[in-house]
Amino acid sequence: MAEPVIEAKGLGVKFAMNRRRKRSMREMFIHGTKRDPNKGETDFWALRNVSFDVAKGECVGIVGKNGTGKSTLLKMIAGVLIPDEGTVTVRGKVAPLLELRAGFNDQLTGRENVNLVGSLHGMSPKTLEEKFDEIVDFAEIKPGFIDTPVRHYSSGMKVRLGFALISQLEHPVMLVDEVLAVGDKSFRNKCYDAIDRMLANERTMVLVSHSEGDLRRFCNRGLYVRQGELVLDTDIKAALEAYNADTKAEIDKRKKKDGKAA
Ligand SMILES: Nc1ncnc2c1ncn2[C@@H]1O[C@H](COP(=O)(O)OP(=O)(O)OP(=O)(O)O)[C@@H](O)[C@H]1O
Repeated sequence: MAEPVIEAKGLGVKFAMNRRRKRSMREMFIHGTKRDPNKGETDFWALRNVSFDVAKGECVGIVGKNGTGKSTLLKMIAGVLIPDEGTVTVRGKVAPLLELRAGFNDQLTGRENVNLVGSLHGMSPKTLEEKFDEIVDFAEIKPGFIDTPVRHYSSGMKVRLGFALISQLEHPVMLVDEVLAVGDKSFRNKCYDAIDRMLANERTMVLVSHSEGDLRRFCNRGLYVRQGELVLDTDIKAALEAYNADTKAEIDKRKKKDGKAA
């Protein structure tokens, strides 16, 4: 049997709730500048004990409430976040469409970003030159804007350019986080066609989305993540049904509580 393209074993990651909190001079004097006296007390596991395999050509949707660890899981697969427990093996290069903007730098122009991010993902100068007009066309960026710093772009423009660039990569694994929700309707249709083409090409995709339509359209499998735990690994229909049933139960419970309080 072929080896899985993505293999996650006992993945876990914890964060510190107060990571940004500044320490007082007194704390630094008592504990030194290196050791954080709050460490341990405020760490929480954003994800834990997550194991699954993804085979070549599968499209897996990750479903779950806000803040349950979906994006965190995608970041670990992408290799931008190192797990505190377990391992994730990805066989093949990854085209990541995470956090909406493909890692663009606001101070650089659209052209500079396309060239920089494209080359960071392994596109040669020749490929970038050949594909450049196609990328700008796909993203529907008006000619003057491509030489303007992306801080002046609308959020939709940034996402469109990011998608146009990353979708040119021929990497075997695609990670997509909520990108489809941002574009307008006509752009979304273009993205659907682009993703269909990529999936027809035996690529593997992991998609995080709150859109049931998008998940049902592309995914054959669903992982349901609840409070940092992988509670179901099944077909996408069953994963969505379980998630919807939990959501309904939660809403009913809240209504009942509100009714009692009134
Ligand atoms: N860098 C970080 N530092 C501290 N906490 C973090 C960090 N990144 C994520 N978290 C926390 O980890 C948990 C999971 O976040 P994550 O973004 O993975 O959720 P999500 O399921 O993708 O949510 P959403 O549907 O809202 O996008 C949340 O409680 C979040 O606040």
